[in-house]
Amino acid sequence: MMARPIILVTGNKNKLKEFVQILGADFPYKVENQDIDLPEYQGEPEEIARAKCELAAQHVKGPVIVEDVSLCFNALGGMPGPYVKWFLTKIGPAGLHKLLHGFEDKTAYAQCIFAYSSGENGAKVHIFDGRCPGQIVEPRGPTSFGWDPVFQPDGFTQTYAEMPSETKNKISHRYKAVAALKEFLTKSHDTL
Ligand SMILES: O=c1nc[nH]c2c1ncn2[C@H]1C[C@H](O)[C@@H](COP(=O)(O)OP(=O)(O)OP(=O)(O)O)O1
Ligand SMILES: [Mg+2]
Repeated sequence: MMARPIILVTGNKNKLKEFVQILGADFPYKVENQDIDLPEYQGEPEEIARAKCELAAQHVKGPVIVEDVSLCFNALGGMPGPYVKWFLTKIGPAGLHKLLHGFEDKTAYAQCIFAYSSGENGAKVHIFDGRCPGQIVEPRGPTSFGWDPVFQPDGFTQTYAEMPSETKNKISHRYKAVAALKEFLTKSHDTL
């Protein structure tokens, strides 16, 4: 077991809860949470996650994971994308659905990017990208987590908000990204 825990830097308790559930008990590192409010630059989702991870590593001075989530509407060339947090704050889930009022194409994808750094000087930032395709629908289900009520993943008749968390956590953008991150860190654990 690595001497230091990996610090997941996020201020979002729902993200943290899903991360812990998805990661499961068989992960070889200890993960702890720190709520540091890091600035998020504009740009492509991967670059935002990379910059956020470098800032987190400077703060923590050790191994860090950050997560950046985008909700990308195909009719809008991928917007709101990484800016969905601010759209949600201003217009809510119903407003997100209304954005597509004039468009026939309601398809979208949810994207979760994890970025990991060992925190050592000049360490490479490793990126893990998980996506889930779906549709933007009128809000249905509990409003406890972000845009969950307006996202209906392909192959399901329920929105993320309506389905049990175990179901979401088996198919979601976050599930796919955590699986890739877990595989990478579990493999590298054997060589550390
Ligand atoms: O599975 C999800 N289902 C529904 N909504 C979600 C999900 N995952 C993130 N979200 C929301 C949170 C925030 O409004 C935006 C992403 O912004 P994002 O910067 O990644 O999250 P955040 O600022 O809340 O936490 P952090 O401290 O990790 O940056 O989408
Ligand atoms: Mg954020």
